[in-house]
Amino acid sequence: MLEFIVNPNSRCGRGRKIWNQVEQKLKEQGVEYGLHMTSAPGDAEGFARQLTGCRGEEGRKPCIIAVLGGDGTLNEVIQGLTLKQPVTIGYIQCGSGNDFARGMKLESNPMKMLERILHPKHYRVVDYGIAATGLYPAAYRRFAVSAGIGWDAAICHNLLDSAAKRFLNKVHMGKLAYFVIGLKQWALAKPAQGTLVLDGARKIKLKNMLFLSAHNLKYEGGGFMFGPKADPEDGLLELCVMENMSKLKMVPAVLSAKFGRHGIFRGVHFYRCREARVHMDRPLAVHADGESCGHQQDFAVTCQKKKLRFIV
Ligand SMILES: Nc1ncnc2c1ncn2[C@@H]1O[C@H](COP(=O)(O)OP(=O)(O)OP(=O)(O)O)[C@@H](O)[C@H]1O
Repeated sequence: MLEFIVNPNSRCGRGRKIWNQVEQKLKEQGVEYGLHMTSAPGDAEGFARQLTGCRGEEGRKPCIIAVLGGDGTLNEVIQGLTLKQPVTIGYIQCGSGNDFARGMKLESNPMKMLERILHPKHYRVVDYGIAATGLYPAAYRRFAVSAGIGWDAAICHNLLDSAAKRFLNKVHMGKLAYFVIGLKQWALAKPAQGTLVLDGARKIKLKNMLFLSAHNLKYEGGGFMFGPKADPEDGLLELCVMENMSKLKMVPAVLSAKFGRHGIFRGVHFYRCREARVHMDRPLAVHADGESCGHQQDFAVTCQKKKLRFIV
């Protein structure tokens, strides 16, 4: 059975428009499907948990979960999967950032992507990350794209309740929201001190760190290639750290990440690892796939190898 999880409010209502077209096509083709329409944050996670639970909803075992929404909705679905049975995910992008679809090079036309979901030919089995925050007990959040601490996470927190994002999405200028809020959070950003431990073995001092992001896929922030070598099939995360540089210098460094060229700036460091632990001298914003994980002093990421099967 094909089960759809749909966020009608993605990109200020674009989700509903695309769903209407998808539904029409499904009816025309006589496809049997289930529909789970979200009405609030957290719903998509609950639906995914129900659909993949031990007994499933009334014992049903879905073959394919098709997600229609943005990166936030997809993240909720991944967070909700019990992974007790094999599950295949089809994803129709309709968010404002779309970093998952960009990183996976998915078809951007919703109707063409629907065709692929209805008649799958190619699959990719990919890794996902887990972000752990706090200490005893830690809270866990899966991520498909990236998780981070510092400036990039502060932008995500701000975007989640931003009237500017809602307005700009309505006038089809959603990308500008990332720029405007990025600039505001840049002005507010204060460097912090901390330590980073890679795979339990290599200890690195973080001096005047502005942000650290851990990537399963290359892009975040609506197309910034902060993890240019991230590969979702290698069982590793690529970490990008910006530290020990003036805030003024941070501007060209971030802008050049659009082309994955930020590595040329002194103060930009990359690491590849299975697991990383960060301890900061004060709480900083933390995100996983753009979803808020609060403000934290302790933040850890691990990579779970080849666990999610996607239709591509
Ligand atoms: N029906 C709903 N109404 C309001 N918010 C919802 C609803 N369903 C899901 N959400 C929440 O909306 C947030 C954003 O949704 P989504 O990611 O689909 O779209 P977006 O923000 O436009 O795209 P992107 O994440 O790519 O920027 C998610 O964090 C999700 O928890």
